[in-house]
Amino acid sequence: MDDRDLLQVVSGIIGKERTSDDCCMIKLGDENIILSTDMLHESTDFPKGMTDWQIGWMSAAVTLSDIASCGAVPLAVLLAAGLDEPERISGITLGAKDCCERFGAELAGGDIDFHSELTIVTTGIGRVEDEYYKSRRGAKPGDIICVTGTPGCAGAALEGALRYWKNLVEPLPAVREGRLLAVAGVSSMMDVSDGIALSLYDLSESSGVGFEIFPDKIPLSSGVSAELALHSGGDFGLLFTCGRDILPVLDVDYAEIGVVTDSGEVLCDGVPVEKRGYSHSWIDGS
Ligand SMILES: Nc1ncnc2c1ncn2[C@@H]1O[C@H](COP(=O)(O)OP(=O)(O)OP(=O)(O)O)[C@@H](O)[C@H]1O
Ligand SMILES: Cc1ncc(C[n+]2csc(CCOP(=O)(O)O)c2C)c(N)n1
Ligand SMILES: [Mg+2]
Ligand SMILES: [Mg+2]
Ligand SMILES: [Mg+2]
Repeated sequence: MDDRDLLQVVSGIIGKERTSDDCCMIKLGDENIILSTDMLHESTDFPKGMTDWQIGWMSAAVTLSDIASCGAVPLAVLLAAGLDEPERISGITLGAKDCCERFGAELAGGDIDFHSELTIVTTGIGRVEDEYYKSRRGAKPGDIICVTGTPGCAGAALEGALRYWKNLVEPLPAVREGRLLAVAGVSSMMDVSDGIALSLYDLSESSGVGFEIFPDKIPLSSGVSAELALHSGGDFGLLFTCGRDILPVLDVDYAEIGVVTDSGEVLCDGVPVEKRGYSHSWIDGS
């Protein structure tokens, strides 16, 4: 059993429309408030060798990434720290503050508690006009599907590729790109925090479409395999669909990796893509 299975339970209680996007959207007149929260903890999210500053940076970045994927402008981040050691709070707070400032947000609040394992929850708040709000729900057959960033680099670092260590521990949320893509009129968008494959399945389910991915078109950095690009997480690029008419989008680096189909399947070279990526699991029955 993994977190996606458990999300089905939540979805049965609060509604599918509340669990099928990167963020929650609340309408306020002709503007929208965008909210997202993420929990990270030492054993699964903070690889050995990260500094406390990097832990703070990563915690803010993962949440700013979700805000960016809706086409929103980030406003503020709240950080709740469950600390195993009290002296870690300064490095973590400085890292989160630097990340927020770099991407135009304010580290504006949070909470502090004791916890046996360092656990950080970040909550992001952003705003977006009606016309630019993007969700996982707008992909249409005939659109093309594209990805920004360098998929697989964070995964390569986890396997020991030291040149990609910064990609893993100081991820850069695509805040500028998300906004430019939203204004350009993409049809759907999400971040690829859990890897391209799982993200394609999420997008497929939310939009009720399928994808045909062309493996040769997946952008691979030197030494990064297609396996890592598809199935490892932590890269925080954006996956988006659009009509060809809006391309190119100026000042955004993206790669066209396939087409949207009406089949409901996620295929790569005609074969179903394995539904595997970064997820949290529980042993069945426990
Ligand atoms: N326990 C929960 N209760 C209510 N809503 C939840 C819960 N867990 C997740 N959600 C909502 O479900 C949606 C999908 O969550 P998910 O964690 O898969 O997205 P994400 O944050 O983009 O991914 P990641 O966790 O990889 O950052 C989000 O809108 C999220 O707010
Ligand atoms: C061991 C290890 N594997 C991967 C990563 C990269 N990473 C950081 S946050 C995140 C997804 C969002 O988390 P969540 O789904 O819990 O919200 C991922 C995949 C890491 N830092 N450490
Ligand atoms: Mg996301
Ligand atoms: Mg998230
Ligand atoms: Mg999440």
